[in-house]
Formats: sequence, C-alpha cells, structure tokens
Amino acid sequence: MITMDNIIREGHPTLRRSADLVTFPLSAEDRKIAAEMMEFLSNSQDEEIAEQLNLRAGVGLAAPQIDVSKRIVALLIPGEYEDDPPELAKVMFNPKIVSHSIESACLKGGEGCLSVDREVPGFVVRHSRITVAYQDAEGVTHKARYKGYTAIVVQHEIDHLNGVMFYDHINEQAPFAVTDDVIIIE
Ligand SMILES: Cc1nc(NNC(=O)[C@H](CC2CCCC2)CN(O)CO)c(F)c(N2CCN3CCOC[C@@H]3C2)n1
Ligand code: NI
Repeated sequence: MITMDNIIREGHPTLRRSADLVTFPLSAEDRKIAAEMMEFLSNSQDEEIAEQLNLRAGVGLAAPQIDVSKRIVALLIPGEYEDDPPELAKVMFNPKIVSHSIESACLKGGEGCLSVDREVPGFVVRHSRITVAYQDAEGVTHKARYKGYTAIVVQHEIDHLNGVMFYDHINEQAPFAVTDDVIIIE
C-alpha cells in the first residue's frame, strides 16, 4: 500500500527525470503499481482512512512521485456532488497531449503537489482544453478530450512524467498576473 512515506519530495532527482515509456504486455509489477496508485487516491479521499494513514488528499498521482520513473498516471476526480460517480477514474499509460486549445486556464487557488511540502502561491497557467492519447492496461490506445478542472489535473500529472513541477509555470516576478484571456477556474 502507498502511504506518504512512499512519496518522494522535491530535491529527489527522480522528480526531474523524463520517465520511461511503459511496454506491453504489462509486467505484474506495473499492474501492481497502477492498482496501488489508484488505491492511494481513493484512500486519500476517504476522510477516515486518510486520517488513519495520515494521507494528504490527492486527485492525481504520477509514478515518478513514488520513485518509479515510468509513464503511468492515476486520476481520481470526484463528480460534482457527493453521490455522483467520479468525473474521471482512470490509470493512463504513456499519456501524451496530442492537441490543445489556444485558450489558457488556471485554478483560482493555484496548485499544490504531494511532492512539495510548502505553499507556492501563484497562477499555474495551462491549456484550457486538451486531447490526450494514452494506453489502457491492455495496451489499447485511446484518445480523450478534457477541459476545465479535469484538463488542469491531467496536465499536472503529465508534467511529472517530463520532470516538470507546477511552480515551474509560475511567473516569479508577478505570480498572479494573467492576461485577461486566461480562464480562472473556481
Ligand atoms: C485540486 C485538488 N488538489 C488536491 N490535492 N493535490 C493533488 O491532487 C495534486 C495534483 C493536483 C494539484 C492541482 C492540480 C492537480 C497531487 N499531485 O501532486 C499529483 O501530482 C486535492 F486533494 C483536491 N481535492 C478536491 C476533491 N476532494 C474530494 C474529496 O477528498 C478531498 C479532495 C480534495 N483538489
Ligand atoms: Ni504533483
């Protein structure tokens, strides 16, 4: 089971590496990693379990964050209301942004990261809409389009596969300066 002890923190070199492509058929090890990443997100979003295991809540996780330099991301984005099905519950292998909007967006509250034990204030400007090609656990390639909050989360995770941290995108001189065409997502 993954706990916060398994999540490497900024300064660890793996976070700045470009992760390796996953080959198919998946090894038992890769299958296990994918399942444990999803389990972590689910546990982290369960108040009781998260408190018991002292987990920080997460809606996404990338394999490099558990010191596995492979192109695997897990996403567990809740639906709008408590009892809704998740907006996105998926493990993507070898995800790749194949196209994106010209329009940009950012989260109003900025971003954080389970691998960063500090607040880094500022708008993280990303594409507002993306098309992602990825493989599922059977190696079948899919294409999916995301927008808004979900698109932001997916981009944060794919950044980790390329050694990019969210604060790399923050304008140090003016962290909250954005041009008026950037969508600010509540
Ligand atoms: C936005 C948000 N970020 C949370 N944490 N950070 C993360 O997920 C990091 C990735 C996100 C940071 C900004 C974009 C991607 C993890 N990262 O570093 C992986 O690379 C949350 F936990 C969270 N939510 C809303 C939904 N809620 C459902 C019930 O449970 C609590 C949960 C809290 N929303
Ligand atoms: Ni992160």
